[in-house]
Amino acid sequence: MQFTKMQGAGNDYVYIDCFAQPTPENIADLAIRISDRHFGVGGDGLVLIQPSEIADARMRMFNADGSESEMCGNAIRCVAKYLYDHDIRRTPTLNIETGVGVLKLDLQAEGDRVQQVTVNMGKPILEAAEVPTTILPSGRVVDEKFEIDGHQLSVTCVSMGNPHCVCFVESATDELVLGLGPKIEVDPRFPNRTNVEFVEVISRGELRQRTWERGSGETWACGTGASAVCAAAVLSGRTDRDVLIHLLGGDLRLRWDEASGDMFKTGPAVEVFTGQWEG
Ligand SMILES: N[C@@H](CCC[C@H](N)C(=O)O)C(=O)O
Repeated sequence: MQFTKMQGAGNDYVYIDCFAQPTPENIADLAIRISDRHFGVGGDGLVLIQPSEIADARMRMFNADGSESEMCGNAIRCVAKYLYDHDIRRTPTLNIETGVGVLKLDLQAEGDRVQQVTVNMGKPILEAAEVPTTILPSGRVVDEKFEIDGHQLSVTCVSMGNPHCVCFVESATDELVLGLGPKIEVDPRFPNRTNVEFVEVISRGELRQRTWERGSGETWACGTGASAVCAAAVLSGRTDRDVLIHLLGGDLRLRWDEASGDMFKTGPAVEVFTGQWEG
């Protein structure tokens, strides 16, 4: 099976082109084996690029533990680049089907290769009834007190189709990200588990984010996470609607449009190498 390794702001996945070959079987097991950084290709998970009946292509995304997520904000930019660069769909605007519906992407190419992609990530979901958390039975979970392991956090819960728990902190230390992140991920107050963002505010237009991802551990960037962070920062009055977010693997630009309520995310997409999986 042919694969392509791609990364967006350092969030790296193994991509399988299912236009050119059949969709693999036992995908959860394949995701675990192929993502292994010692015995596999290595990556934060596995992404399938499939034909779609309602869009230019369909994306399915599996975490490194084999669980499937509804959406991946960094992977979808890479899928768009793959479709364009590999001549599957060579148009500057693409529609891609995901677990949260069809999303629209604008591609910025230099020469014949896409460098940056803007994604309309849709509307952040904020009402507790629709966000998978039991912290509040109704209303919005914005800066709610959250006690865990002797730490007092204040958390904002946002769904971008997948769940995020955003914690604004003085300093996003290893103790918080690697120590508390995995505990918050599986805390019973998040019935579907959760992705966890630790965020430092630099100014009203600039943030620094580290993410503990559901099913993959700490990653170098999370695009749905950055979208949730922008929504949480605006809702809690910490920033304006247009922010630059610094992540471990690069920067993402987020804009939460006031008129439409849609979240727009711009960032890089890079092809790293291709290979043949024998496993
Ligand atoms: N890195 C991703 C999110 C991947 C899925 C996530 N771990 C989940 O289980 O929801 C992104 O860029 O959005």
